[in-house]
Amino acid sequence: MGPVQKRALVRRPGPRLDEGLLTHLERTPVDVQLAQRQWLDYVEAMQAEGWQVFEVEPADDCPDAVFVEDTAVVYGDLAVITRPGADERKPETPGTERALVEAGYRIARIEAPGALDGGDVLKHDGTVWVGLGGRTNQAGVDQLAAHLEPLGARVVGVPITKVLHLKSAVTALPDGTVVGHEPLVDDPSVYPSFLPVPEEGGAHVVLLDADTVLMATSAPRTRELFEESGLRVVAVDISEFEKLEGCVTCLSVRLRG
Ligand SMILES: NC(=O)NCCC[C@H](N)C(=O)O
Repeated sequence: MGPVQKRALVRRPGPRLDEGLLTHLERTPVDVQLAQRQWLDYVEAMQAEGWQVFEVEPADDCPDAVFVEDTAVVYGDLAVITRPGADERKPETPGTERALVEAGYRIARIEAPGALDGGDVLKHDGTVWVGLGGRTNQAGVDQLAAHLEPLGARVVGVPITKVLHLKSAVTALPDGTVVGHEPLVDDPSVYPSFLPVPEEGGAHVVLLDADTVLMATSAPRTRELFEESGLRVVAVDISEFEKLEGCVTCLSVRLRG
């Protein structure tokens, strides 16, 4: 077997980024130029770790388009194009679909009345947890299950009330340990193995390889905790995206295979 291919989709932030949707945070001014630099640093950090990064065509009329993860869920050779829960974000999906066709994926789609955001979907080792109650509804979960179960996945709906997306509350380390900042996690007992982390931003990791995670510089204490446990950490400053309820996970769609 050759090396695992590491490819990722990203989407450049547009000029209207500062108009992005807010649900749980108060609006504070976003420095769009700084955001553009932070986005380039994020892309460079992935490239430096051996990822090939592809750009989805810009969607400059959509302020939240940079959060490209919300527009698709990939599993095996299938890409499920989402139907974002916020109407403002629905026009973001056709560009992502074109990029995933180009990347060689089979395409399925979440259809009305289903709604689902990729940020609600946490995958690990055949289990797919889906946050329910924010941007994603039960019909969205059922449709995702119908698409992924034939591929061997087990899809589990997880009610969320405290955060925008499931992955705003929890993500998984390479060994499957689910990490979350407890005040924002509705029910840690859902996960077979749960590790509380001391900072909100510490709950968000992107797996770069079997022992490396990408995370935000906003969670230095969690970074130490991870490093003490033997993980390698790559940290990037994404302050301008955090002001819009974004995190490291939502800035890319990772394609492995
Ligand atoms: N997956 C994610 O965490 N996406 C962040 C989306 C933030 C954006 N302002 C939104 O409300 O849709």
